[in-house]
Amino acid sequence: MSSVSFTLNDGTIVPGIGFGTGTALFGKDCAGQVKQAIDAGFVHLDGAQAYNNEESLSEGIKLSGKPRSELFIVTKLRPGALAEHVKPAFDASLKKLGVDFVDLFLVHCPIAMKAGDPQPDLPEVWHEVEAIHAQGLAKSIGVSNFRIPHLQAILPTAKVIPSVNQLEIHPYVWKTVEPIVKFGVENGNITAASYGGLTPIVRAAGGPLDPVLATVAERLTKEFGKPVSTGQVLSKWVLQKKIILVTTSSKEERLREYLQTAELPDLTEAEIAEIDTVGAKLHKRVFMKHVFDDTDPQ
Ligand SMILES: NC(=O)C1=CN([C@@H]2O[C@H](COP(=O)(O)OP(=O)(O)OC[C@H]3O[C@@H](n4cnc5c(N)ncnc54)[C@H](O)[C@@H]3O)[C@@H](O)[C@H]2O)C=CC1
Ligand SMILES: O=CCc1c[nH]c2ccccc12
Repeated sequence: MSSVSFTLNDGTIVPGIGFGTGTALFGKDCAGQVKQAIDAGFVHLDGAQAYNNEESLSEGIKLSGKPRSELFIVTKLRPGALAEHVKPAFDASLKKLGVDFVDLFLVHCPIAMKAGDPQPDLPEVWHEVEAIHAQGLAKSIGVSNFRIPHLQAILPTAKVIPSVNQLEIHPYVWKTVEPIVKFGVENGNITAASYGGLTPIVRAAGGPLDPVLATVAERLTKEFGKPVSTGQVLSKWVLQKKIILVTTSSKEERLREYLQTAELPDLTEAEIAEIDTVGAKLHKRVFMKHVFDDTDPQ
């Protein structure tokens, strides 16, 4: 089990490293991989209506034999859903997931995926999500891919402040995402969650961070007495910023490596600062470009 956890603004304790069922598992039967992740020690499972695999997420949980009470199950409202869609879509998720509540329900995306589609009214959507929370059907509620204006749209009328904002977070977007994370912390202690955290080694290898990550991994390897990978350095970078890490893998060895991150010695402040500074030399966003690219530097 991941030994790192975070306390949300509603008092809920979240296992700090989550297993995701999107990206590579999008639209696929994820039962076997969910079981493998739970067997490896994951208890935080990140799903979404858009991933079109909530039934198999449920199947994986059943196969694992892990009691519901030991799991932290997340799902997300499908992008583009309007206020009137929230409750029926949420009820469908509960049914597919085979549970009577989720631990965290996120609004996946603040705007429609395609230009020309009707735009959700964010305060109205949020009120519907709050109603689900009030009924105890989602223990915590939050958002994903919300920039500052999207948070500003819902906060004035919110009865419940979002507990989480799940965002693409790694050093190659940190310069543009840090203000959103900071705004969340300062406006209701909204905890950030990172997806795409391994981008510098998985999707942007050859970038300016490569030698920095290698040097830090080498230092940690010596201190830890066992091999520490550059992926673990990135995961540690996320967790030390008090950000939840959502990652994924089909490989059992990598799953164990992710969870082991929590036990590694800390990066020094100087190492974190160097990763921030060198990371700022390259801008590489992979996901949700339609929400973010209008403000990002090129
Ligand atoms: N809210 C949102 O809009 C989004 C949420 N997500 C969530 O986050 C989860 C994780 O997303 P990712 O971005 O895929 O996570 P990630 O950036 O941690 O990448 C995971 C991938 O990296 C590979 N990998 C790990 N170490 C490696 C190494 N040393 N060399 C080569 N490959 C390596 C893994 O096998 C896996 O395919 C998703 O499954 C989903 O649940 C993902 C994207 C958007
Ligand atoms: O959650 C992010 C990744 C993702 C994969 N497929 C879809 C479909 C719609 C929104 C997001 C995603």
